[in-house]
Amino acid sequence: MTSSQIVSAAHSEGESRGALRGVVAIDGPAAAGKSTTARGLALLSGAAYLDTGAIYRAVAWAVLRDGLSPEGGQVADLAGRLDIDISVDPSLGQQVTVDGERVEAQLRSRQVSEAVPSVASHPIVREAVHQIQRNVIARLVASRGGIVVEGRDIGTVVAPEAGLKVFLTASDDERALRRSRQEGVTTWNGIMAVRQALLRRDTRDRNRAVSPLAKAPDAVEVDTTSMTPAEVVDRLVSLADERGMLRLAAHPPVGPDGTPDDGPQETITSPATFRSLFRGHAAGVVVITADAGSGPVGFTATSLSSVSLHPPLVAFALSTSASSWETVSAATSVVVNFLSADQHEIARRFATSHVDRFAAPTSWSRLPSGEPVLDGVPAYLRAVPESRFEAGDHHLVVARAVEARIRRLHLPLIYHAGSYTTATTVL
Ligand SMILES: Nc1ncnc2c1ncn2[C@@H]1O[C@H](COP(=O)(O)OP(=O)(O)O)[C@@H](O)[C@H]1O
Ligand SMILES: Nc1ccn([C@H]2C[C@H](O)[C@@H](COP(=O)(O)OP(=O)(O)O)O2)c(=O)n1
Repeated sequence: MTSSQIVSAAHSEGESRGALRGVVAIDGPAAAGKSTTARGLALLSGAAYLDTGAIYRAVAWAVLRDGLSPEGGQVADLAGRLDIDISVDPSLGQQVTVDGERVEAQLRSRQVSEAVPSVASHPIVREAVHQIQRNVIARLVASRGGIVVEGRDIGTVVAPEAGLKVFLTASDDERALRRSRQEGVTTWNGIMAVRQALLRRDTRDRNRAVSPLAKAPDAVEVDTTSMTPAEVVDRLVSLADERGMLRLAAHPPVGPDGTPDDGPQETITSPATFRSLFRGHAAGVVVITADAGSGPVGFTATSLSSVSLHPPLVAFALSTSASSWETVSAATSVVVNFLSADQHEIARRFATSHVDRFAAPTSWSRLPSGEPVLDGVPAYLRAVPESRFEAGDHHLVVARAVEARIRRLHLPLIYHAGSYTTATTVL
């Protein structure tokens, strides 16, 4: 297993940095809310997110695939040979591959859950997985600024230098109920069986010889029994902020003239402050396409806004230096392609200069009225530009909506804190 494989899926290094600086380690027993909280915090702060339990689960899945005994010595040999890949982008949902096979849907099966504590207690397996985790953490802190890592031994063994360590707990009953709800178990006997399995796994995790589940002495314990997921994330945001780990875009530590952020209201004098302000403002992402007779053009925009309902008007802005401007300034109509959360590659492509944005893998077609439209977008709007203004270093276009098509419900692609993300029900 190599760390480069782990980070390869769905996350390219060198991507812009989020608001979190450093490592947040979240440990705790099963169903305390570690994944939910870690993912929520990472989404909110533009950080990467590593679910270390999924790596142990992936090893356990391979052990079962090969018909090995989870307790047997062959497990250590197998772990060294496995090719495991896990996504670290919180906006994408989990993607895990083992030897090229996508397995995330199988990682929470009863069999894997039963096998994983034994697999995770092999010292050689842990050593291999620890090394991978440390490499991933170092690389993501370098490229993205921050990472939220959750597991059982992150604050104690994997990242003892983490800037914030949290030990999440919840009562046994609450955890049993949460896991039951998650697994769709509704009967009393079923819930009792889930509770028993969960406590059995906790006991094994706490009592194993090598890096057992334990609270680091300097970890903050957060009992989530009566907290909503949003409250837990809020609490972690406060803890990270208290430790100076958050560069909250909307609240730069000092203004352009050195005034503290809780000082008097400031006049914006620096582009950095202006940019910083808008890094903290979440915006939906669209691709605007047009053709004025010389071929299709398109660009990614976060500036789309609905301006008027009667008549239906939208507005968007385009840089004066944009290659698409010539076409957009001459086009009699444009198409606003709304993007869903999984279409961040399209957003990136239509924001990249000097490439043929319409060449493969872009898939597109033309509306009966002739405008280019991207295939697979969940919704689009055809609009006729009515006014074009010069506005500083941008052109502002106001266009009348003439035709809309909603193909499917979707989670929107959102740009926030320099990263693509999406709306989540967690928060
Ligand atoms: N604070 C909370 N209140 C209610 N349910 C929660 C809370 N946090 C998480 N959950 C739910 O409990 C289940 C287990 O949470 P999860 O984050 O997977 O826990 P862990 O990663 O610690 O095993 C999930 O279905 C999740 O939606
Ligand atoms: N850092 C870690 C993470 C998980 N493990 C082990 C212990 C757990 O029983 C399994 C599965 O972890 P996972 O976080 O997926 O489990 P839960 O979601 O809490 O049920 O892996 C570990 O030993 N060390």
